[in-house]
Amino acid sequence: MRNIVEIKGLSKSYFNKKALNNLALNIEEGKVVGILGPNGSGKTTLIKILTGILRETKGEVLIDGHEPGVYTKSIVSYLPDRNFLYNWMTIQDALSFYKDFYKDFNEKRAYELLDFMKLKRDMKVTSLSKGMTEKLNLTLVLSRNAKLYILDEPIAGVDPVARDQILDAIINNYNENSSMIITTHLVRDMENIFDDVVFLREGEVYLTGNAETLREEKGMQIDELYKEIFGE
Ligand SMILES: Nc1ncnc2c1ncn2[C@@H]1O[C@H](COP(=O)(O)OP(=O)(O)OP(=O)(O)O)[C@@H](O)[C@H]1O
Repeated sequence: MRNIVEIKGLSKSYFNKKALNNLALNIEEGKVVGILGPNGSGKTTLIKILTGILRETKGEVLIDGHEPGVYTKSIVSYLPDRNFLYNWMTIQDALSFYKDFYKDFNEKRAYELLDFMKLKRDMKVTSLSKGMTEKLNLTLVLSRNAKLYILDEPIAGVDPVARDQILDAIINNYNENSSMIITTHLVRDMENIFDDVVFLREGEVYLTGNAETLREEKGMQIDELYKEIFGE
């Protein structure tokens, strides 16, 4: 199978702190991949390099055969780990903003997702709770017809009901022609949607593989394996 992401010898340092250390990773097209690791393991740094926000210190990163840049930004739909909307916006404004900005925005899908998330178009962005904001951000990100979706901690800080809704929205809107990278440390809630998992420890890939194969080989859930590796 073709790789949508190819990473070789990737290192990133912040001054003298090494956040990623000679990391190698391939991500196959059509897969949902969980990047798992505790705080400080390098997840966000890796995502920021993939999305072109940060430059690597060393190594090679290819997305659909291209280095992060104008082309890759046009095929990657990215959910950052914090809110990215302006305070003056209503939900409708946010949708229009996204539609103007991205050629691949599917307005029909966006309205269907809003209904599913029980969000109303005339709501002000500032009036939304944390969970509602996360649902809106995810609606926008999933409404693009992207080749690669990158979701950084999509369910952090939201209640269990919102969490389930967000997971359902991810599963229902995922199509086999695209790929998805999701970072999380809430492994138990998310493990069932992953095809493959990558355990990141101190900026290195500690273990990676097909989630089902790992469950069989290790005789435990990915969540239990996570606790064993990271001692949480
Ligand atoms: N701007 C920065 N300046 C200095 N050090 C940084 C910076 N950003 C991250 N780091 C360090 O790099 C390491 C990896 O951080 P990163 O944010 O990538 O981890 P993470 O796995 O996303 O963590 P979390 O789950 O807490 O978001 C950490 O040790 C962190 O302290």
